[in-house]
Amino acid sequence: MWDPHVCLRLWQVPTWKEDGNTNTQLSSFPPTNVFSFLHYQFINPFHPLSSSLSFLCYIKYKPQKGSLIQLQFKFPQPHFISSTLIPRMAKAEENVYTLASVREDLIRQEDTIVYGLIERAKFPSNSHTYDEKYAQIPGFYGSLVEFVVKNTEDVQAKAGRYTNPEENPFFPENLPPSSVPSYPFSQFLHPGAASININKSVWKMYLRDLLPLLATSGDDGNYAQTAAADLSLLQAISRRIHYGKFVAEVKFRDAPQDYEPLIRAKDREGLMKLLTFTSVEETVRKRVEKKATVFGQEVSLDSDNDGNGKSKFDPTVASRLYKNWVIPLTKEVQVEYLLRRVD
Ligand SMILES: C=C(O[C@@H]1C=C(C(=O)O)C=C[C@H]1O)C(=O)O
Repeated sequence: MWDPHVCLRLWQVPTWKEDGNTNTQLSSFPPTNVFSFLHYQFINPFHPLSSSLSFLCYIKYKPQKGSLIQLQFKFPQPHFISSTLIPRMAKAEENVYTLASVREDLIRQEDTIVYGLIERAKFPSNSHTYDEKYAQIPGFYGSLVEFVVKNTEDVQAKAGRYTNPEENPFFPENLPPSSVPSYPFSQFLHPGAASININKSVWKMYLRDLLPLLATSGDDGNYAQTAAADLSLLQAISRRIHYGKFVAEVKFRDAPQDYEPLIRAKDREGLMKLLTFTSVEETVRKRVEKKATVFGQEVSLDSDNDGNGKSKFDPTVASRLYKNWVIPLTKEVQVEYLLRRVD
């Protein structure tokens, strides 16, 4: 059933609020023998992009790419919305995601995280960055890092960042919708994926556990630059952890017969066991530490002095970050995703 030929995405469908519910009224689809409406689906009403609701409409037959379809709404006044059909990614394209390819992507993401660690380690702890009482920004209650992250996410949401299913905001509440033309990102994930966002745990872990390991104590006054480094690193870690959705989908497709009974039984422990590959985790930790050692070393043109024993940060912080938090949280995302997979 979940394999329509095309989908029609409408962002900002007109809605109204009643009794705390968001409503919309679709009065008709154009009577045509080409388009046959299968069902529509709210995509994550809590999603930051939905200042109003969004729809995915599935069309049964294969209309021409780019055909125009009109939907009629009764609210706020009778009117039509037109949209061109966006073809779903072709099957061949969807299969770009394999266990090997998602693992390759995770390996590339390690580079971004290690560079992020190096950039943040450039600054001392700069505790004022995290102090709600310090910032005192008119019209904003919160720390400087919150201010930078919230406002950057606001701008990036308008620029379309969160229309990519690989991206998850830290402050999804009240984010504006994208203002740019939409891109037909692959519909590889099950729609339940959109409701998974564990950035609250990522944020807590970052401030409470990672920063004390990474930053030397001290204050150099570069609070805005520190917050900017935090933002890049937080986004890289979040992206990596939420990539677990893609890993889980690939694993499910490779062995639905193994996953389905556990999902139906809501057996978290069983799922965790099934999706875990301890030898892969071991390799990941070792490789990350090696990358941290190599990327963090001083480089000089005099090859005798290369490395010089000096490092921009302690490389074991990178492997500890992965062992204690990144890998466990990625697996948590996988379990959460799988539990929604057969809804
Ligand atoms: C991501 C995967 O799932 C699990 C999590 C891993 C990780 O976060 O690096 C590694 C192996 C698995 O235990 C995977 O199988 O590649």
